[in-house]
Amino acid sequence: MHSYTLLAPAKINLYLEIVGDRPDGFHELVMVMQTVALCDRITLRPNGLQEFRLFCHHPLVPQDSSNLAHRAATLMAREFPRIFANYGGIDISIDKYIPVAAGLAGGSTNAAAVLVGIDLIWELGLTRPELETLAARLGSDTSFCVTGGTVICTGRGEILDPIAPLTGLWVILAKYDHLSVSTPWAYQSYRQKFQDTYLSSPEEFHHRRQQVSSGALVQAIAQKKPAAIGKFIHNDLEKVVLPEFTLVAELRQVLGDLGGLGTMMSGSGPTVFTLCSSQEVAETIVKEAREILVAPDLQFWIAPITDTGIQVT
Ligand SMILES: C[C@](O)(CO)[C@H](O)COP(=O)(O)OP(=O)(O)OC[C@H]1O[C@@H](n2ccc(N)nc2=O)[C@H](O)[C@@H]1O
Ligand SMILES: Nc1ncnc2c1ncn2[C@@H]1O[C@H](COP(=O)(O)OP(=O)(O)OP(=O)(O)O)[C@@H](O)[C@H]1O
Repeated sequence: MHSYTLLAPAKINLYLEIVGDRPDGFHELVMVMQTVALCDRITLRPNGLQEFRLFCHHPLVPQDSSNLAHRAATLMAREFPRIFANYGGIDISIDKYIPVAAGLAGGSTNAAAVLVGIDLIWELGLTRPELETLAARLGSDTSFCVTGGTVICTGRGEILDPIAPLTGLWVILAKYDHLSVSTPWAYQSYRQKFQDTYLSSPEEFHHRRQQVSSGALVQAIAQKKPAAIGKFIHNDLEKVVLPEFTLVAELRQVLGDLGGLGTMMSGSGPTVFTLCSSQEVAETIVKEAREILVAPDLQFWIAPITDTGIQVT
């Protein structure tokens, strides 16, 4: 049996609109998700035991069965009990490069990589849609992470409509090390504040989804117009996160004022991203931002936008 090393990339939300409440307690969303080439490295080694073991040295990442990557492995064992009994367990090692609890789907992409990797090790031959369906049982962002690229994500986030890939752009990611935002808190706060604006029927959800699919951002992506893409990015969760986390609001303002194509918070934050036309532009903006915002724990990453999802190396 082979060992595999996989690269699991982060995501940003180019568009996130909260459309309404769902019977399952989650929110109905219309999003445009985008893969970014900032990757965690996941190594999977068959261990000959009847258990999964997880190794990760990051202080904020759990090493037990609550880790999303471990949960992904357990899900596979439950789905394929006989194959698990034959092939045995796996040691999962995670080298973390994606900031944790940052709105970049770090845990979700690790889980997606484990699904893809176990499919290979156990020679299951699962299709992409089968892997996406399994992934949806682990979280709302996980199905997207299996595939990656540029995708309209609706429902809870798990219904995927890939669109023309967005390539040639770069992104700055900026995050204060000491700040993290709880995703449930962000959605609950949004519900408390904006529930009266929610659409309520599946027909209304469908109509809104169609509008976004043919709307300004998706057209700008299809026509490869970077300035328009930057203009039409949007995130409803900013309305609750930015007033509460003033450092994030300030960071967003400073980065936005320094140029780039557009600046926005990713997901439930607190990472702020700026789309840039080139690596050089991104480097200049980061240099200037560092001069304005003198904070030892403010970190920047520069990475290309990519259409490559999980990679097996
Ligand atoms: C903010 C985003 O990252 C944007 O891509 C996602 O919507 C969140 O995705 P995720 O972290 O995979 O979220 P999950 O682990 O499925 O859910 C975490 C919590 O977020 C809230 N949640 C999430 C997704 C959704 N469509 N509606 C919600 O209300 C729920 O309170 C849920 O308990
Ligand atoms: N493999 C993992 N990598 C990172 N965090 C994990 C992992 N497994 C569990 N966690 C826990 O999940 C929480 C959220 O971390 P994660 O990095 O996935 O957040 P996020 O980027 O905000 O996710 P999303 O954008 O999907 O909402 C953290 O508090 C962390 O302890």
